[in-house]
Amino acid sequence: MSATGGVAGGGAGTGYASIFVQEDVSTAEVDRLEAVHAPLADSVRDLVAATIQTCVDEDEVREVRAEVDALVARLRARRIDGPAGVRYNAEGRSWSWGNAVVGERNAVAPPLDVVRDPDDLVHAETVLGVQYEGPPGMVHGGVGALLLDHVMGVAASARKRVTFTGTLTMRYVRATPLGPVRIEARVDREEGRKVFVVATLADPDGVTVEAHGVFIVPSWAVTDA
Ligand SMILES: CCCCCCCC(=O)SCCNC(=O)CCNC(=O)[C@H](O)C(C)(C)COP(=O)(O)OP(=O)(O)OC[C@H]1O[C@@H](n2cnc3c(N)ncnc32)[C@H](O)[C@@H]1OP(=O)(O)O
Repeated sequence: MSATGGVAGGGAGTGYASIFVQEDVSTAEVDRLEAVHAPLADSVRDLVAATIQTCVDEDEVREVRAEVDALVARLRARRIDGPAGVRYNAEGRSWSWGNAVVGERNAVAPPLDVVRDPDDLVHAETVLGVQYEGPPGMVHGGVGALLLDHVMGVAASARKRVTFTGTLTMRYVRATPLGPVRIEARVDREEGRKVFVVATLADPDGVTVEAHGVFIVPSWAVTDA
């Protein structure tokens, strides 16, 4: 789902109407809040990796678990009811703090900083750690698809239009080792409401996954403008 720069609502029956929410908050305040919360997500990422890799003794594991449970209770003392959704302000700034790929507050997200070049090539780089393992020492195929889907969605969503993933096709050329990866995506062509996107996932030695996708501007998002 894409909502770059503020897209009003979803159509009746889409289930998205309550997800795209306009907030009366300045961009400076959004940036300030992100600067407070993003480091927490970073620390939780470290916690996830440490949970996988730790070799401390069993009593220590039980004690750490109790401390983590206490921290969870502190954070839940005041919280929103459901997902973070996609929010935007009058200045056109949007934020999706829970997004599985780029959510500033989401420790599950790698995270990914997605960049659009002036020529509309969209790219992102990140380092995939032990949390993203599939085959031994290799990136899980679904994780590669997750990252590709998001970056391709950004490519398809140029000029602030909404697009949703319709069909994604992956060709896993060779296994992707855990470590640094780069994703690149660009629009190949458009037919009506269908945006065809091509993309690659690469490690430092070259392309490991090739992807093709059809992203759709949903009928409810079509305007006459
Ligand atoms: C900036 C952040 C980027 C984030 C990127 C993340 C991407 C995501 O994860 S999005 C979430 C995953 N995707 C979804 O949940 C989508 C679920 N599906 C839907 O909402 C709808 O089926 C949707 C929007 C894809 C199409 O609905 P609708 O607008 O009614 O399409 P419809 O009118 O039937 O068809 C329009 C055209 O698209 C084609 N089409 C429809 N569905 C698909 C599909 N799944 N695959 C390929 N083509 C399709 C139709 O054949 C038709 O083509 P033509 O114009 O040639 O006849």
